[in-house]
Amino acid sequence: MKILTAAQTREADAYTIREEGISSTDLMERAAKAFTGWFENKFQPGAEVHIFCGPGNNGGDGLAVARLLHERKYKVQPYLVGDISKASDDFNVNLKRLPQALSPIHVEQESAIPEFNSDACVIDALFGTGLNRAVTGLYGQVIEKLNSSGATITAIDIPSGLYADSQTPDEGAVIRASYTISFELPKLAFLLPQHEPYVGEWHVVPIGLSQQFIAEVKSDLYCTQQEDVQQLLKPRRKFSHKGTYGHALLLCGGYGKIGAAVLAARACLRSGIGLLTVQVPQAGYPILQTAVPEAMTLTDKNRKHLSELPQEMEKYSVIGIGPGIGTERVTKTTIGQLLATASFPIVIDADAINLIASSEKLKGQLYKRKLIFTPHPKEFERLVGKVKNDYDRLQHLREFCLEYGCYVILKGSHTAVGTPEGKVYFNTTGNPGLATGGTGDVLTGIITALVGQQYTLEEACRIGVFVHGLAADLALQTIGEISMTASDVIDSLPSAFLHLTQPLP
Ligand SMILES: NC(=O)C1=CN([C@@H]2O[C@H](COP(=O)(O)OP(=O)(O)OC[C@H]3O[C@@H](n4cnc5c(N)ncnc54)[C@H](OP(=O)(O)O)[C@@H]3O)[C@@H](O)[C@H]2O)[C@@H](O)CC1
Ligand SMILES: Nc1ncnc2c1ncn2[C@@H]1O[C@H](COP(=O)(O)OP(=O)(O)O)[C@@H](O)[C@H]1O
Ligand SMILES: [K+]
Repeated sequence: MKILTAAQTREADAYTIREEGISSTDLMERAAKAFTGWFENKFQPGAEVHIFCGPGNNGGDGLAVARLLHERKYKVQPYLVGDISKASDDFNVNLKRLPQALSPIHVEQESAIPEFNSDACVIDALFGTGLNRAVTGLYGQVIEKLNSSGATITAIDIPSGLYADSQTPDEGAVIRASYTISFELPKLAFLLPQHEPYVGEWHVVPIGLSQQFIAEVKSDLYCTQQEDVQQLLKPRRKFSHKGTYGHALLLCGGYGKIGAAVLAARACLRSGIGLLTVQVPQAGYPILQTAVPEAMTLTDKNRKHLSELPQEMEKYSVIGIGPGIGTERVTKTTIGQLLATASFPIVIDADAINLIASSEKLKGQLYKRKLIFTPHPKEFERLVGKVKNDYDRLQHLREFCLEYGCYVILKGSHTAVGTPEGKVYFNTTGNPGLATGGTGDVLTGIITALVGQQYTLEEACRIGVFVHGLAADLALQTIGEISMTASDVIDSLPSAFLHLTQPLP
């Protein structure tokens, strides 16, 4: 699914109207019906619904929604906020269509807004994608009042005041919605952690925008969805054997963190790798052999740390390095040797990222290699320097991938996969149960397994983060967010792969 800018969304609206020969009022009606459909599933008829409409088409949506919810027996009160003498045509059409029983309140000062019952619903239809400056003055005061009202706010298309695809100015007021119902496609703003207080839980509802326009319009931003991953996953062939599915090497674990190697190894095996060798410091040998009998185990000459590469490096198809390895000088030297010799893809996580980030020499060895980095936001800042906000972080993500020709999996709630071509794929699975130690090690194991099976690096990144999040979503059903551990995510990997390869009817 592509992510469009606000300007592209307006073009998509206009294109659809032209190509389908419908009026913009018809498209607004579709949008209002789609919103109402979602609303009816969420809130019972009879509920008190206060709808705040601005002067543009977002306000027009609000008026159409007011009419539809009134027909469905909600207790609706529309509000017209500010100067509506220059309101859009479709706003005026829908104002005229309001049934007589719905008498709108004109809000010329914020004191015109009454106190709401504690179970009241507010629908925010002040501004949508036509927002063109920070919201201040009366509109700002209205937003602040609604935010502090205690009512449950549902935003139409986007929380008013929030810029859809660039940094919202600090001085602008922004609606804090519990739910945001967006038309046809999500907006970039929804995927960025800094907007969590505003966007709440978001959903996309289709309104029949031209699929041809969406397919042809240029955008480097995408959301990876289940259908995408199902199309990418390859079935195992009847006459295949373990050699068909790659031989992965994991260089993970250190004294006190052998568990990281165990987690990565188990996840790798549950993600379809043909053969797996894990090299751990000597202290890890009995642990690995007991905890992961399917993996072949090599030991480092060092008791506690990664200090050497194994013999016969050429037999591996992929390496995963980093979880639990620590930041000893000797480990840094070993990473330098790895970058100098390995010709196959490398998945670089955790302390391997930290060591590379701390050394210009190692950074200089990154060019023209097949590399996937899997940093969390702190590790990413060590690589690229301090970032100013989430948009700046995305910009750095693209620049880093372009400069080094590598892939970066920037982990978070909507993990972002950056590619050397400048594309960014946002993930749509996962939940806060993943916010616990070791789940990143699991991801390293999964990605390593997928690269080993000859998925392209881009495919491996997209499938890997999706499956990792899906496994956590499936674990959620029986374990919940609070008790979830990294091992639970591994235990749910089989269900996640089954879910994707044999979808339930
Ligand atoms: N196009 C279609 O067919 C469809 C569109 N749809 C819906 O329309 C929405 C987009 O509508 P839109 O383009 O009319 O813009 P919208 O967000 O309502 O705001 C524009 C108005 O706000 C004003 N204004 C802006 N910023 C301001 C500020 N900071 N402070 C104060 N005023 C400010 C601006 O005034 P001006 O800049 O002229 O002073 C103008 O009057 C979209 O999100 C979706 O909900 C759906 O129905 C599907 C079909
Ligand atoms: N709130 C959240 N929602 C969804 N996924 C999350 C959330 N918090 C963390 N994650 C995921 O959990 C993993 C954590 O990785 P990381 O921070 O490297 O953990 P560790 O180093 O302990 O293994 C990442 O894949 C990240 O995307
Ligand atoms: K809105």
